[in-house]
Amino acid sequence: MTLQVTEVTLRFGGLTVLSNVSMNAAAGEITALIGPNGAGKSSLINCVTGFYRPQEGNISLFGRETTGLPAHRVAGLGVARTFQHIELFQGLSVIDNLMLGRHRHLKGGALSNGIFYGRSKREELRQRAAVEDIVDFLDMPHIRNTPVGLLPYGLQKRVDLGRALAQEPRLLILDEPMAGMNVEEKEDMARYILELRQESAISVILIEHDMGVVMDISDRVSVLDFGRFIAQGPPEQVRADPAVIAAYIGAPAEAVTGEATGR
Ligand SMILES: Nc1ncnc2c1ncn2[C@@H]1O[C@H](COP(=O)(O)OP(=O)(O)OP(=O)(O)O)[C@@H](O)[C@H]1O
Repeated sequence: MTLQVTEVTLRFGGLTVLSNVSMNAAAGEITALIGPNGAGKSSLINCVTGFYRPQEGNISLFGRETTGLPAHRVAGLGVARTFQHIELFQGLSVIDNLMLGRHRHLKGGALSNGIFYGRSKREELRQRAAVEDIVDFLDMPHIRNTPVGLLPYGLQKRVDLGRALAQEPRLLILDEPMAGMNVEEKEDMARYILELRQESAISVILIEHDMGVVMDISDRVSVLDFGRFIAQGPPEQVRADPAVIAAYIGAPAEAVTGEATGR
């Protein structure tokens, strides 16, 4: 099992944000994490990635207990994420942003690289080749040298996916990867996520408000509401769950049935 969350409770002062939640994400699958605004999705991800420490419960990644491990140690185990708000170096090119994403894979410090110049040159070429593969995979050769800040928003989200992939994660957490995208950009993003699952052993956790996309591409869906899981299972089962439909009352009916593409 890639991720196992067991009976996690998270409080901020008197506010209980997560209440005794348990969920799994299986290796090589796309697990969607959905729920109304404020349900606790980001908080749960912050617990998994080591940004928050839950007061109760356990978290394990790749079969290893990680509860309370700091964020950089969790990342070092092979967990990468994209953020709701893009966190890229706007003045740097696409390639350079992806190269920075690979820092975990760089061997040797500045001193040893200075002494062993040939070795460090070979190492850089190896890193560049890995980044070029990602640029090709995400159909970005034409923008490889463009400063990220000059790119339209949808392409910046794609670069952000590339930055996360450059870390060669075993678990990739995507926080609203399609927010603010048009239909065509969403279709492209969905295709990349599906291809990742087909072509690599990577596990994906997808937080996304677009129910059409979620129901289309996920293997399993977990639904949070007010800090509790109200349903977990395959998309077709979750979509028909009365508790899920009730939680989404106020949203358009098709938001749960999976026919909508807008938020
Ligand atoms: N650091 C914090 N301090 C205090 N309260 C917090 C903190 N982080 C999250 N919360 C609260 O936890 C609750 C859940 O928020 P969270 O961002 O996890 O929900 P969400 O499901 O990700 O929502 P959205 O879909 O809007 O991103 C909210 O009431 C939020 O105000």
